[in-house]
This record gives sequence, structure tokens and C-alpha cells, in this order.
Amino acid sequence: MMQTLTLPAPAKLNLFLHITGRRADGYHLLQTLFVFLDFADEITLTVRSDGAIRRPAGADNVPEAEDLTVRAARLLQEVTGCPLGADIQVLKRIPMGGGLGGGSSDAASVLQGLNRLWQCHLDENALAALGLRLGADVPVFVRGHAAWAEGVGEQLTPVVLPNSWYVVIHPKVHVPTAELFSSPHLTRDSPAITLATFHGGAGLNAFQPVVEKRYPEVAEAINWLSRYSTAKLTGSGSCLFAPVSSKQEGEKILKSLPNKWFGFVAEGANISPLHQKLAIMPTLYN
Ligand SMILES: C[C@](O)(CO)[C@H](O)COP(=O)(O)OP(=O)(O)OC[C@H]1O[C@@H](n2ccc(N)nc2=O)[C@H](O)[C@@H]1O
Ligand SMILES: Nc1ncnc2c1ncn2[C@@H]1O[C@H](COP(=O)(O)OP(=O)(O)OP(=O)(O)O)[C@@H](O)[C@H]1O
Repeated sequence: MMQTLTLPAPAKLNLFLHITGRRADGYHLLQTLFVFLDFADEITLTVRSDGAIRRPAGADNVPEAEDLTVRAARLLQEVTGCPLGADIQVLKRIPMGGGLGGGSSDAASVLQGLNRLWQCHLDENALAALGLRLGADVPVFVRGHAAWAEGVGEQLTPVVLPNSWYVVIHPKVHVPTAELFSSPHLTRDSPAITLATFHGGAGLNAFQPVVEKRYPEVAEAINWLSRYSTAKLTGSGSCLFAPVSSKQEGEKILKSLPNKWFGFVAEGANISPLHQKLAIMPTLYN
């Protein structure tokens, strides 16, 4: 039986994000387009026979019990009654709280990985439903296909997007998602758009005007990146991105990035790097 598995947990971008309404429970109805990046955290899972879930290495400042990887493992244990445990090592590369979905992606990789290591045999629908209990962004990472999303982000329609490279910038500012969703200044009644109108140039990030106003550092970074290409916020920020024609063009732009910010170039992926890896694993574990 396989005992250890190392899996990527990729970042995502929201290529646009509109808020179209609000549910009775306060959650917002969205339209968004998710694409994955070939820029990822790395999760190493090792089976424990004593049933304990431990996180020997992981995100700084995130207490073990609150880590989405630990919560994902405990949830899977709870619903399947699996007597096995796991050590979960998380090598963080994705800036935290930046709208790149790192925590959600880590959780999805744990669900997919432990489902195999523990041989729980939950199908993808069951894993996505478990993921949704951990966060609105988890299901898309569980499913692993670029997607048009509606509802709170869980109604996913797979799409194939043209290949693209992106410059991503983290202005080193933490923007709390829940605080932004509660802003009175958010546009909450955007008319619904379609993939065709997105490709025709429609699609903004509803959080962007509010974030630019509250966080001048983010506005400054957006202005800087806009000199080179169309810059937009991803998720609720604070990271921003812009499409570029090649890796080289992206690297050239980053050469003049002010030191105070962090940036990287990454390629968009229709199939998540997690699923690319799962697809080449021995069929016994697929
Ligand atoms: C902004 C996005 O990243 C876009 O992909 C997601 O919608 C946010 O997903 P997430 O970080 O997984 O968010 P969650 O942990 O589920 O929710 C954090 C908080 O944001 C608010 N929230 C979240 C999602 C949503 N559709 N409506 C909301 O109002 C809720 O107050 C919630 O308590
Ligand atoms: N494994 C983890 N990695 C990162 N953050 C985690 C993890 N587990 C819990 N968290 C908590 O989740 C918060 C949000 O982290 P994350 O990196 O997913 O944000 P994000 O990229 O803004 O996500 P989103 O786009 O879903 O809003 C962090 O500030 C942290 O407190």
C-alpha cells in the first residue's frame, strides 16, 4: 500500500468576478472565471496508523488546528470513518490571503491525496461537496478544470481557455475577504454576462474599486502594472495580474518591479497541475 504522496496545490486566478446578487444567508452570488496557474504549493502526505492528523511543516502564522489542510483531513476522516491518520507537510509558495486561493487549493490537494492514500473511494462529486464545506473556492480545485462559475462559486462549467502567460503581483497587503464582501460600496447587481461577452472584452473585478479606495498600495500596484497590460485584481485581492504574450515578456516587466512588492510569471492551465499529476499516477490510486 502506498504510504507517501507529494502533490502540487496550484494557485488560481479569477479572470473576472461580478457579484449578481445575494442569498438569504448573506452569501453573495457570483459570476467568475477560474483558471489555474503553474505556480503551486507542495503538499506531502504520509499515512499514520495511529489515526492522528499532524502538520509538521506549514503556513507560518496559521495554527495547526485552523490550517485548511488539517481541517480537510479531519473532515474526510469524519465522513468516511477512516481509522488512519496523516502527517501533512505544506511547502508554501503562494502568497497567503492574496486572492490566489492557496489555502483552498491546499485543502483540495489533501482531499484528493488522502482519498487515495486511505483508499476511501469517494467520487469527485462527494469530494467537491466536502470541499465546499471548507470554503467557496475549494470545489474548483477538487475538480481541476478551468471553469465558468456561478452560485457562490460552486456551480462549475468546465471551459477551455486560450493559452496565456500572466504576470502576478502581490503588493504585500493583506485584504480580508469577509470584510470586503460586507462593504456597502460593492456593486451587487451586475447584469449576468456570458463567456462570449467575456471574450469580447467584458468582465471586471467587482472588488477592485473598493480595494483601490481602502488600500492605496494596491491601487499603486494596479497603476504600475497597467503601464504594460490590462491589470486586474484576482478574487478579493490583494494580488493582481495581467496577461502577457510570453514568459520572456513577463520576466522583462518584473525586472522593473519595485522592491517592495513580490511578483512572478506563470502560465495559465486548463487542467490543474494537481490533476495532471493525479492522471499519471498508478491506476490503482486513481
Ligand atoms: C472571492 C473568491 O476567492 C472568488 O473566487 C471566493 O468567492 C472567496 O472564497 P473563499 O476565500 O473560499 O471564501 P469563504 O472562506 O468561503 O468565505 C469567506 C467569507 O466571505 C463571504 N463570502 C464568501 C463567498 C461568497 N460567495 N459570498 C460571501 O459573502 C462570507 O462572509 C464568508 O464568511
Ligand atoms: N494551508 C493554508 N494556506 C494558506 N492559508 C491558510 C491555510 N489554512 C488556513 N489558512 C487561512 O486562510 C486565509 C486565506 O488564505 P488563502 O491563501 O486561501 O487566501 P486567498 O488566496 O485570499 O483565498 P481566496 O482567493 O479564496 O479568497 C489565510 O489568511 C489563513 O489565515
